[in-house]
Amino acid sequence: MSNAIPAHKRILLKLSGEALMGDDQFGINRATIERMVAEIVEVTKVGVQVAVVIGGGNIFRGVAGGSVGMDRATADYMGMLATVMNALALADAMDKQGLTARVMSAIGIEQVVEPYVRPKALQYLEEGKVVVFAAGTGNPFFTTDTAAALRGAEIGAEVVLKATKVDGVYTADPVKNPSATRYDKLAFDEAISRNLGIMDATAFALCRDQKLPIRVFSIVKPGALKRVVMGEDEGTLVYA
Ligand SMILES: Nc1ncnc2c1ncn2[C@@H]1O[C@H](COP(=O)(O)OP(=O)(O)O)[C@@H](O)[C@H]1O
Ligand SMILES: O=c1ccn([C@@H]2O[C@H](COP(=O)(O)OP(=O)(O)O)[C@@H](O)[C@H]2O)c(=O)[nH]1
Repeated sequence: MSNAIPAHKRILLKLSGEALMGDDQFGINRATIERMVAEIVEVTKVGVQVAVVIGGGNIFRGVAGGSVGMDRATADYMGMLATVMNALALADAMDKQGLTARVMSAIGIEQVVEPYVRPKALQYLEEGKVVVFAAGTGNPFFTTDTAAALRGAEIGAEVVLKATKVDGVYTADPVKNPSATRYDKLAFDEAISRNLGIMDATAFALCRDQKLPIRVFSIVKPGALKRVVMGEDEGTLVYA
């Protein structure tokens, strides 16, 4: 373990499903997932306990199914199953890089992964294992961002780290509006009232009420996760 002291002891890292695609159009890009895991390894080396919530948008999104006429709740269950696939791929990549990973699912699927049991998750974290939370909140009409807020609060994480394709929260979606500018930090109330689309309002509201800060940072930028964990200036802090 290095001598540097991290800014956080326990983190909840939210990885979007799309982040796993890399430059592919769909699915899981091997090189991308390996690079992400290598960054997680660096963070565990300084003694930080890491829990991950993984998205599913690279495989299936409930809203997309809903928009083509599928029952929305059914489509959302498909989306949750997509996150289980990503969680398995992520845990496999973690094992290959020497981490011990445990996948816990919010929906019962015992032959595949163990169910989410809070005390068990806490035990794994204390033991230095990386816990990957799959199947979101286990409920349709929610997102994995909300699952990140929920699990982050449950496990007593000091911060939710949202790793995404953009390097922070902008005044408007920077993909659609190139003149948008990035915030260094902003309050939850402002993020909600300005309808800044980086996370859904349910996730923001839960973190606000629990006084659980969120840091939004780039998944594409090498070393950004380590910098965030070491308390260096990176991305945007959303605070209560
Ligand atoms: N105000 C904003 N600031 C930053 N990003 C924003 C904002 N509004 C919308 N976005 C979009 O939110 C996305 C980040 O969310 P993420 O969960 O990683 O993606 P998705 O929900 O598409 O999987 C970015 O790709 C960005 O285009
Ligand atoms: O608690 C949850 C979390 C996820 N989902 C479904 O799973 C899909 C994938 O999750 P998300 O879109 O949050 O993934 P990401 O954007 O991070 O890739 C969502 O579209 C929903 O259909 C859900 O129904 N309930």
